[in-house]
Amino acid sequence: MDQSIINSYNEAKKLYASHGINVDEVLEKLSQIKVSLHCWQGDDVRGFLFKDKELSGGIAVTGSYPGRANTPNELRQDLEIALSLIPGKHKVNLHAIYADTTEKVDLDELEPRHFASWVDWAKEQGIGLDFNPTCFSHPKAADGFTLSHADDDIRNFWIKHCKASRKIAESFGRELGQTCVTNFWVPDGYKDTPVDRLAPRERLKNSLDEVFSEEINPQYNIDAVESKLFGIGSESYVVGSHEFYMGYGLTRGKAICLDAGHFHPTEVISNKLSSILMFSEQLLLHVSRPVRWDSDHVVTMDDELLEIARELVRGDLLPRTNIGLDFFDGSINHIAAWVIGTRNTIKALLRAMLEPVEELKKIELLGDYTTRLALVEEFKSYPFGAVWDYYCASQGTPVREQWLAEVKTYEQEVLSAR
Ligand SMILES: C[C@H](O)[C@H](O)[C@@H](O)C(=O)CO
Ligand SMILES: [Mn+2]
Repeated sequence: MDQSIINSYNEAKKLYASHGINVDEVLEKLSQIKVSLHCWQGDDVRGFLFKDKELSGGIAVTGSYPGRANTPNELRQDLEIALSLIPGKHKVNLHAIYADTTEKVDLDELEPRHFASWVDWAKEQGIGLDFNPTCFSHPKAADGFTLSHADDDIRNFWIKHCKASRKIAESFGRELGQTCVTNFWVPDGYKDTPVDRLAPRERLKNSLDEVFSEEINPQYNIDAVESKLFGIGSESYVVGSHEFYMGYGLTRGKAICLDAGHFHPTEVISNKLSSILMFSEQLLLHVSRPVRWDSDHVVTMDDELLEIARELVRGDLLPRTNIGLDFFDGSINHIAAWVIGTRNTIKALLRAMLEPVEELKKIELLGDYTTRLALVEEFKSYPFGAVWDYYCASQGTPVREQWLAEVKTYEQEVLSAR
Protein backbone atom coordinates (compact mmCIF):
# COMPACT_ATOMS: atom_id res chain seq x y z
CA MET A 1 0.00 0.00 0.00
CA ASP A 2 1.15 3.53 -0.80
CA GLN A 3 2.99 4.98 2.25
CA SER A 4 1.13 8.30 1.97
CA ILE A 5 -2.20 6.47 2.38
CA ILE A 6 -0.88 4.81 5.55
CA ASN A 7 0.49 8.09 6.92
CA SER A 8 -2.78 9.95 6.33
CA TYR A 9 -4.70 7.07 7.88
CA ASN A 10 -2.54 7.13 11.01
CA GLU A 11 -3.02 10.88 11.38
CA ALA A 12 -6.79 10.51 10.94
CA LYS A 13 -6.88 7.69 13.49
CA LYS A 14 -5.34 9.96 16.13
CA LEU A 15 -7.98 12.64 15.53
CA TYR A 16 -10.86 10.19 15.77
CA ALA A 17 -9.31 8.49 18.81
CA SER A 18 -9.45 11.81 20.66
CA HIS A 19 -13.25 11.40 20.53
CA GLY A 20 -13.12 7.75 21.58
CA ILE A 21 -13.54 6.31 18.07
CA ASN A 22 -11.51 3.20 17.29
CA VAL A 23 -11.06 3.42 13.53
CA ASP A 24 -9.67 -0.11 13.11
CA GLU A 25 -12.78 -1.48 14.78
CA VAL A 26 -14.96 0.70 12.58
CA LEU A 27 -13.34 -0.71 9.45
CA GLU A 28 -13.77 -4.26 10.69
CA LYS A 29 -17.49 -3.57 11.21
CA LEU A 30 -17.81 -1.86 7.84
CA SER A 31 -16.32 -4.86 6.07
CA GLN A 32 -19.18 -7.02 7.41
CA ILE A 33 -21.90 -4.89 5.79
CA LYS A 34 -23.38 -6.21 2.56
CA VAL A 35 -25.02 -4.02 -0.03
CA SER A 36 -27.21 -5.72 -2.62
CA LEU A 37 -26.34 -4.57 -6.14
CA HIS A 38 -29.43 -4.50 -8.33
CA CYS A 39 -28.78 -6.35 -11.58
CA TRP A 40 -31.24 -4.14 -13.47
CA GLN A 41 -28.86 -1.16 -13.59
CA GLY A 42 -26.74 -3.22 -16.00
CA ASP A 43 -29.25 -3.44 -18.84
CA ASP A 44 -31.82 -0.67 -18.31
CA VAL A 45 -34.34 -3.06 -16.66
CA ARG A 46 -34.80 -5.18 -19.81
CA GLY A 47 -34.12 -8.68 -18.57
CA PHE A 48 -33.65 -11.76 -20.75
CA LEU A 49 -36.97 -13.55 -20.65
CA PHE A 50 -38.98 -11.30 -22.98
CA LYS A 51 -36.42 -9.31 -24.90
CA ASP A 52 -38.96 -7.51 -27.07
CA LYS A 53 -41.20 -6.24 -24.23
CA GLU A 54 -41.13 -2.58 -23.32
CA LEU A 55 -40.50 -1.58 -19.71
CA SER A 56 -43.85 -0.97 -18.01
CA GLY A 57 -45.18 -0.58 -14.47
CA GLY A 58 -44.81 3.19 -14.33
CA ILE A 59 -41.03 3.20 -14.11
CA ALA A 60 -38.73 4.56 -16.80
CA VAL A 61 -35.10 4.50 -17.85
CA THR A 62 -33.83 7.46 -19.82
CA GLY A 63 -30.58 7.63 -21.77
CA SER A 64 -28.99 5.45 -24.41
CA TYR A 65 -25.41 5.12 -23.25
CA PRO A 66 -23.85 2.31 -25.28
CA GLY A 67 -22.63 -0.99 -23.87
CA ARG A 68 -25.47 -2.27 -21.72
CA ALA A 69 -25.51 -6.02 -21.10
CA ASN A 70 -27.50 -8.09 -23.60
CA THR A 71 -27.01 -11.59 -22.20
CA PRO A 72 -26.70 -13.16 -18.75
CA ASN A 73 -22.98 -13.73 -19.35
CA GLU A 74 -22.43 -10.09 -20.26
CA LEU A 75 -24.35 -8.96 -17.20
CA ARG A 76 -22.34 -11.23 -14.92
CA GLN A 77 -19.08 -10.07 -16.49
CA ASP A 78 -20.10 -6.44 -15.91
CA LEU A 79 -21.11 -7.16 -12.34
CA GLU A 80 -17.74 -8.79 -11.72
CA ILE A 81 -16.01 -5.60 -12.86
CA ALA A 82 -18.24 -3.47 -10.65
CA LEU A 83 -17.77 -5.75 -7.64
CA SER A 84 -13.99 -5.66 -8.09
CA LEU A 85 -14.08 -1.86 -7.74
CA ILE A 86 -16.21 -1.80 -4.59
CA PRO A 87 -14.63 -2.59 -1.21
CA GLY A 88 -16.19 -5.43 0.81
CA LYS A 89 -18.20 -8.58 -0.03
CA HIS A 90 -21.70 -7.89 -1.28
CA LYS A 91 -24.82 -9.41 -2.82
CA VAL A 92 -26.53 -9.27 -6.20
CA ASN A 93 -30.24 -8.67 -6.52
CA LEU A 94 -32.04 -10.44 -9.40
CA HIS A 95 -35.45 -9.89 -10.91
CA ALA A 96 -37.39 -12.85 -12.30
CA ILE A 97 -36.99 -11.58 -15.89
CA TYR A 98 -33.25 -12.22 -15.56
CA ALA A 99 -33.74 -15.99 -15.79
CA ASP A 100 -30.96 -17.62 -17.78
CA THR A 101 -32.68 -20.15 -20.01
CA THR A 102 -33.26 -20.97 -23.67
CA GLU A 103 -36.69 -22.43 -22.82
CA LYS A 104 -39.81 -20.47 -23.71
CA VAL A 105 -41.10 -20.16 -20.19
CA ASP A 106 -43.62 -17.72 -18.77
CA LEU A 107 -43.30 -16.02 -15.38
CA ASP A 108 -45.73 -18.37 -13.66
CA GLU A 109 -43.70 -21.42 -14.73
CA LEU A 110 -40.28 -20.30 -13.55
CA GLU A 111 -38.31 -22.74 -11.42
CA PRO A 112 -34.98 -22.69 -9.60
CA ARG A 113 -33.34 -24.50 -12.53
CA HIS A 114 -33.88 -21.43 -14.71
CA PHE A 115 -31.48 -19.59 -12.41
CA ALA A 116 -28.89 -22.36 -12.04
CA SER A 117 -26.18 -20.40 -13.86
CA TRP A 118 -26.70 -17.45 -11.50
CA VAL A 119 -26.30 -19.72 -8.48
CA ASP A 120 -23.13 -21.30 -9.92
CA TRP A 121 -21.74 -17.84 -10.59
CA ALA A 122 -22.66 -16.55 -7.12
CA LYS A 123 -20.89 -19.57 -5.59
CA GLU A 124 -17.77 -18.82 -7.61
CA GLN A 125 -17.89 -15.19 -6.51
CA GLY A 126 -18.70 -16.07 -2.89
CA ILE A 127 -21.69 -13.74 -2.87
CA GLY A 128 -25.35 -14.03 -1.91
CA LEU A 129 -28.36 -13.44 -4.16
CA ASP A 130 -31.60 -11.56 -3.52
CA PHE A 131 -34.73 -11.83 -5.63
CA ASN A 132 -37.84 -10.06 -6.94
CA PRO A 133 -40.89 -11.31 -8.81
CA THR A 134 -41.33 -9.16 -11.94
CA CYS A 135 -44.90 -7.87 -11.94
CA PHE A 136 -44.46 -5.57 -14.96
CA SER A 137 -43.23 -5.56 -18.57
CA HIS A 138 -45.68 -8.37 -19.38
CA PRO A 139 -48.94 -8.52 -21.38
CA LYS A 140 -50.83 -9.59 -18.25
CA ALA A 141 -49.77 -6.34 -16.57
CA ALA A 142 -50.72 -4.22 -19.57
CA ASP A 143 -53.61 -2.40 -17.87
CA GLY A 144 -51.52 -1.61 -14.80
CA PHE A 145 -52.95 -4.23 -12.42
CA THR A 146 -51.46 -7.54 -11.28
CA LEU A 147 -52.01 -9.01 -7.80
CA SER A 148 -55.00 -6.72 -7.24
CA HIS A 149 -56.55 -7.32 -10.67
CA ALA A 150 -60.32 -7.77 -10.69
CA ASP A 151 -60.03 -10.62 -13.18
CA ASP A 152 -59.49 -13.95 -11.42
CA ASP A 153 -57.35 -15.47 -14.18
CA ILE A 154 -54.97 -12.54 -14.35
CA ARG A 155 -54.73 -12.27 -10.57
CA ASN A 156 -54.06 -15.99 -10.30
CA PHE A 157 -51.32 -15.77 -12.91
CA TRP A 158 -49.50 -13.21 -10.77
CA ILE A 159 -50.10 -15.18 -7.59
CA LYS A 160 -48.52 -18.20 -9.29
CA HIS A 161 -45.58 -16.09 -10.41
CA CYS A 162 -45.01 -14.72 -6.90
CA LYS A 163 -45.22 -18.20 -5.39
CA ALA A 164 -42.73 -19.48 -7.95
CA SER A 165 -40.45 -16.57 -7.07
CA ARG A 166 -40.39 -17.55 -3.40
CA LYS A 167 -39.33 -21.09 -4.34
CA ILE A 168 -36.52 -19.70 -6.46
CA ALA A 169 -35.47 -17.44 -3.60
CA GLU A 170 -35.56 -20.36 -1.16
CA SER A 171 -33.23 -22.30 -3.47
CA PHE A 172 -30.82 -19.34 -3.54
CA GLY A 173 -30.75 -19.23 0.25
CA ARG A 174 -30.25 -22.96 0.58
CA GLU A 175 -27.59 -23.24 -2.14
CA LEU A 176 -25.59 -20.17 -1.18
CA GLY A 177 -25.82 -20.34 2.59
CA GLN A 178 -26.97 -16.71 2.74
CA THR A 179 -30.54 -15.63 3.33
CA CYS A 180 -32.22 -14.37 0.16
CA VAL A 181 -34.40 -11.28 0.56
CA THR A 182 -37.36 -11.42 -1.83
CA ASN A 183 -39.00 -8.09 -2.46
CA PHE A 184 -42.58 -7.83 -3.64
CA TRP A 185 -43.38 -4.67 -5.53
CA VAL A 186 -46.48 -4.39 -7.70
CA PRO A 187 -47.24 -1.30 -9.78
CA ASP A 188 -51.02 -1.58 -9.48
CA GLY A 189 -52.82 1.75 -9.52
CA TYR A 190 -54.97 4.27 -11.36
CA LYS A 191 -53.98 7.29 -13.40
CA ASP A 192 -57.11 9.11 -12.31
CA THR A 193 -59.08 9.29 -9.09
CA PRO A 194 -60.74 5.95 -8.43
CA VAL A 195 -64.27 5.44 -7.17
CA ASP A 196 -63.37 2.35 -5.19
CA ARG A 197 -60.09 2.47 -3.31
CA LEU A 198 -60.97 -0.38 -0.99
CA ALA A 199 -61.70 -3.32 -3.29
CA PRO A 200 -58.28 -3.42 -5.03
CA ARG A 201 -56.62 -3.27 -1.61
CA GLU A 202 -58.74 -6.16 -0.39
CA ARG A 203 -57.77 -8.15 -3.47
CA LEU A 204 -54.08 -7.30 -2.98
CA LYS A 205 -54.23 -8.35 0.67
CA ASN A 206 -55.90 -11.66 -0.23
CA SER A 207 -53.47 -12.33 -3.07
CA LEU A 208 -50.48 -11.68 -0.84
CA ASP A 209 -51.90 -13.95 1.86
CA GLU A 210 -52.15 -16.67 -0.78
CA VAL A 211 -48.62 -15.98 -2.05
CA PHE A 212 -47.20 -16.25 1.48
CA SER A 213 -49.36 -19.20 2.54
CA GLU A 214 -46.45 -21.60 2.17
CA GLU A 215 -44.00 -21.48 5.09
CA ILE A 216 -40.40 -21.04 3.98
CA ASN A 217 -37.49 -21.36 6.36
CA PRO A 218 -36.42 -17.77 7.17
CA GLN A 219 -32.85 -18.97 7.12
CA TYR A 220 -33.25 -19.33 3.34
CA ASN A 221 -35.70 -16.60 2.44
CA ILE A 222 -37.33 -13.58 3.98
CA ASP A 223 -40.07 -11.60 2.22
CA ALA A 224 -40.30 -7.84 1.94
CA VAL A 225 -43.13 -5.65 0.65
CA GLU A 226 -42.49 -2.33 -1.10
CA SER A 227 -44.94 0.55 -1.12
CA LYS A 228 -45.15 3.51 -3.47
CA LEU A 229 -46.96 6.81 -3.54
CA PHE A 230 -47.31 7.21 -7.31
CA GLY A 231 -45.93 6.05 -10.63
CA ILE A 232 -46.21 7.06 -14.26
CA GLY A 233 -49.82 6.19 -15.05
CA SER A 234 -50.71 5.60 -11.40
CA GLU A 235 -50.48 9.21 -10.29
CA SER A 236 -53.77 9.31 -8.40
CA TYR A 237 -53.85 5.99 -6.61
CA VAL A 238 -51.44 3.15 -5.88
CA VAL A 239 -53.00 0.07 -4.33
CA GLY A 240 -49.88 -0.83 -2.34
CA SER A 241 -49.49 2.45 -0.52
CA HIS A 242 -47.23 3.03 2.48
CA GLU A 243 -50.09 2.62 4.95
CA PHE A 244 -51.20 -0.57 3.21
CA TYR A 245 -47.81 -2.21 3.48
CA MET A 246 -47.09 -0.89 6.98
CA GLY A 247 -50.22 -2.68 8.07
CA TYR A 248 -49.55 -5.74 5.95
CA GLY A 249 -45.90 -6.11 6.95
CA LEU A 250 -46.50 -5.60 10.65
CA THR A 251 -49.44 -8.00 10.87
CA ARG A 252 -47.84 -10.69 8.69
CA GLY A 253 -44.25 -10.50 9.95
CA LYS A 254 -42.92 -9.31 6.59
CA ALA A 255 -40.06 -6.86 6.18
CA ILE A 256 -41.15 -3.45 4.96
CA CYS A 257 -39.16 -2.11 2.02
CA LEU A 258 -38.57 1.63 2.00
CA ASP A 259 -37.55 3.05 -1.36
CA ALA A 260 -36.12 6.56 -1.05
CA GLY A 261 -38.05 7.63 -4.16
CA HIS A 262 -41.48 6.37 -3.18
CA PHE A 263 -42.77 9.17 -0.99
CA HIS A 264 -43.79 12.80 -1.30
CA PRO A 265 -40.92 14.87 -2.74
CA THR A 266 -40.03 16.42 0.63
CA GLU A 267 -40.66 13.27 2.66
CA VAL A 268 -37.53 11.32 3.62
CA ILE A 269 -37.14 7.67 4.56
CA SER A 270 -34.36 8.38 7.09
CA ASN A 271 -37.01 9.61 9.51
CA LYS A 272 -38.98 6.36 9.21
CA LEU A 273 -36.31 3.78 10.07
CA SER A 274 -36.40 4.08 13.85
CA SER A 275 -40.20 3.96 13.89
CA ILE A 276 -40.57 0.93 11.66
CA LEU A 277 -37.81 -1.04 13.35
CA MET A 278 -39.45 -0.31 16.70
CA PHE A 279 -42.23 -2.69 15.66
CA SER A 280 -40.76 -4.80 12.88
CA GLU A 281 -37.95 -7.33 13.08
CA GLN A 282 -36.37 -6.48 9.72
CA LEU A 283 -36.29 -3.78 7.10
CA LEU A 284 -35.29 -3.60 3.45
CA LEU A 285 -33.98 -0.38 1.95
CA HIS A 286 -34.01 0.58 -1.69
CA VAL A 287 -31.35 3.24 -1.64
CA SER A 288 -32.12 5.52 -4.53
CA ARG A 289 -32.17 9.23 -5.43
CA PRO A 290 -35.41 10.83 -6.46
CA VAL A 291 -34.93 14.06 -8.41
CA ARG A 292 -38.33 15.78 -8.17
CA TRP A 293 -40.04 12.41 -8.59
CA ASP A 294 -39.19 8.69 -8.43
CA SER A 295 -36.51 9.24 -11.04
CA ASP A 296 -34.10 6.56 -9.81
CA HIS A 297 -30.96 8.64 -10.25
CA VAL A 298 -27.60 7.21 -9.20
CA VAL A 299 -27.06 7.56 -5.46
CA THR A 300 -24.83 10.50 -4.57
CA MET A 301 -23.35 11.61 -1.25
CA ASP A 302 -26.29 13.88 -0.48
CA ASP A 303 -27.79 14.86 2.86
CA GLU A 304 -30.45 12.15 2.79
CA LEU A 305 -27.96 9.36 2.09
CA LEU A 306 -25.88 10.53 5.05
CA GLU A 307 -28.96 10.81 7.23
CA ILE A 308 -30.05 7.25 6.34
CA ALA A 309 -26.57 6.01 7.23
CA ARG A 310 -26.55 7.96 10.51
CA GLU A 311 -29.91 6.56 11.53
CA LEU A 312 -28.74 3.01 10.89
CA VAL A 313 -25.52 3.52 12.83
CA ARG A 314 -26.79 5.65 15.71
CA GLY A 315 -29.72 3.36 16.41
CA ASP A 316 -27.65 0.18 15.92
CA LEU A 317 -30.19 -0.79 13.26
CA LEU A 318 -27.72 -2.24 10.76
CA PRO A 319 -28.05 -5.87 11.91
CA ARG A 320 -31.79 -5.73 11.12
CA THR A 321 -31.56 -3.76 7.88
CA ASN A 322 -31.04 -5.23 4.44
CA ILE A 323 -29.49 -2.62 2.19
CA GLY A 324 -30.41 -2.81 -1.47
CA LEU A 325 -29.88 -0.31 -4.24
CA ASP A 326 -32.49 0.75 -6.74
CA PHE A 327 -31.54 3.17 -9.48
CA PHE A 328 -31.27 2.91 -13.23
CA ASP A 329 -29.51 5.51 -15.28
CA GLY A 330 -29.14 4.77 -18.98
CA SER A 331 -27.31 8.01 -19.72
CA ILE A 332 -23.91 7.08 -18.26
CA ASN A 333 -21.65 4.04 -18.27
CA HIS A 334 -23.73 1.31 -16.65
CA ILE A 335 -20.88 -0.09 -14.57
CA ALA A 336 -19.77 3.34 -13.37
CA ALA A 337 -23.34 3.89 -12.15
CA TRP A 338 -23.13 0.80 -9.93
CA VAL A 339 -19.67 1.73 -8.66
CA ILE A 340 -20.57 5.35 -7.86
CA GLY A 341 -23.84 4.46 -6.11
CA THR A 342 -22.47 1.55 -4.14
CA ARG A 343 -19.23 3.22 -3.09
CA ASN A 344 -21.24 6.23 -1.93
CA THR A 345 -23.57 4.05 0.12
CA ILE A 346 -20.66 2.33 1.86
CA LYS A 347 -18.79 5.61 2.29
CA ALA A 348 -21.84 7.21 3.88
CA LEU A 349 -21.99 4.33 6.39
CA LEU A 350 -18.31 4.83 7.14
CA ARG A 351 -18.84 8.55 7.71
CA ALA A 352 -21.69 7.79 10.07
CA MET A 353 -19.55 5.26 11.96
CA LEU A 354 -16.83 7.86 12.33
CA GLU A 355 -19.05 10.19 14.34
CA PRO A 356 -18.84 10.32 18.14
CA VAL A 357 -22.32 8.88 18.61
CA GLU A 358 -22.16 8.19 22.34
CA GLU A 359 -20.67 11.60 23.08
CA LEU A 360 -23.32 13.32 20.96
CA LYS A 361 -26.15 11.40 22.62
CA LYS A 362 -24.92 12.45 26.08
CA ILE A 363 -24.67 16.08 24.98
CA GLU A 364 -28.19 15.95 23.55
CA LEU A 365 -29.59 14.53 26.79
CA LEU A 366 -27.93 17.33 28.72
CA GLY A 367 -29.77 19.78 26.48
CA ASP A 368 -26.53 21.33 25.24
CA TYR A 369 -27.75 21.87 21.68
CA THR A 370 -24.99 24.41 20.98
CA THR A 371 -22.30 21.77 21.44
CA ARG A 372 -24.41 19.23 19.52
CA LEU A 373 -24.62 21.49 16.48
CA ALA A 374 -20.98 22.58 16.74
CA LEU A 375 -19.66 19.01 16.91
CA VAL A 376 -21.91 17.61 14.19
CA GLU A 377 -20.82 20.41 11.87
CA GLU A 378 -17.10 20.10 12.68
CA PHE A 379 -17.23 16.35 12.08
CA LYS A 380 -18.36 17.00 8.54
CA SER A 381 -14.78 18.00 7.73
CA TYR A 382 -12.99 15.38 9.79
CA PRO A 383 -10.64 13.31 7.60
CA PHE A 384 -12.99 10.45 6.73
CA GLY A 385 -11.48 10.51 3.20
CA ALA A 386 -8.15 9.28 4.56
CA VAL A 387 -9.93 6.39 6.30
CA TRP A 388 -11.93 5.60 3.15
CA ASP A 389 -8.76 5.53 1.02
CA TYR A 390 -7.08 3.17 3.48
CA TYR A 391 -10.17 0.96 3.55
CA CYS A 392 -10.30 0.75 -0.26
CA ALA A 393 -6.59 -0.06 -0.47
CA SER A 394 -6.74 -2.63 2.33
CA GLN A 395 -9.64 -4.36 0.55
CA GLY A 396 -7.65 -4.51 -2.67
CA THR A 397 -9.90 -2.04 -4.48
CA PRO A 398 -8.88 1.18 -6.24
CA VAL A 399 -8.29 4.29 -4.17
CA ARG A 400 -10.27 7.45 -4.95
CA GLU A 401 -11.12 7.90 -8.66
CA GLN A 402 -8.57 5.30 -9.82
CA TRP A 403 -11.49 2.93 -10.42
CA LEU A 404 -12.66 5.12 -13.29
CA ALA A 405 -9.61 4.29 -15.44
CA GLU A 406 -10.48 0.60 -15.09
CA VAL A 407 -14.07 1.23 -16.17
CA LYS A 408 -12.86 3.28 -19.16
CA THR A 409 -10.46 0.53 -20.23
CA TYR A 410 -13.25 -2.05 -19.95
CA GLU A 411 -15.52 0.23 -21.94
CA GLN A 412 -12.95 0.48 -24.72
CA GLU A 413 -12.02 -3.17 -24.76
CA VAL A 414 -15.38 -4.84 -24.09
CA LEU A 415 -18.43 -2.57 -23.96
CA SER A 416 -17.71 -0.68 -27.18
CA ALA A 417 -17.79 -3.98 -29.11
CA ARG A 418 -21.36 -4.81 -28.00
C1 LIG B 1 -37.15 -2.76 -10.66
C2 LIG B 1 -37.56 -2.60 -9.21
O1 LIG B 1 -38.19 -3.70 -8.72
C3 LIG B 1 -38.42 -1.40 -9.04
O2 LIG B 1 -37.55 -0.30 -9.23
C4 LIG B 1 -39.12 -1.24 -7.71
O3 LIG B 1 -38.33 -1.63 -6.64
C5 LIG B 1 -39.49 0.18 -7.61
O4 LIG B 1 -38.89 0.90 -6.87
C6 LIG B 1 -40.54 0.71 -8.49
O5 LIG B 1 -40.63 2.07 -8.44
MN1 LIG C 1 -37.60 0.16 -5.33
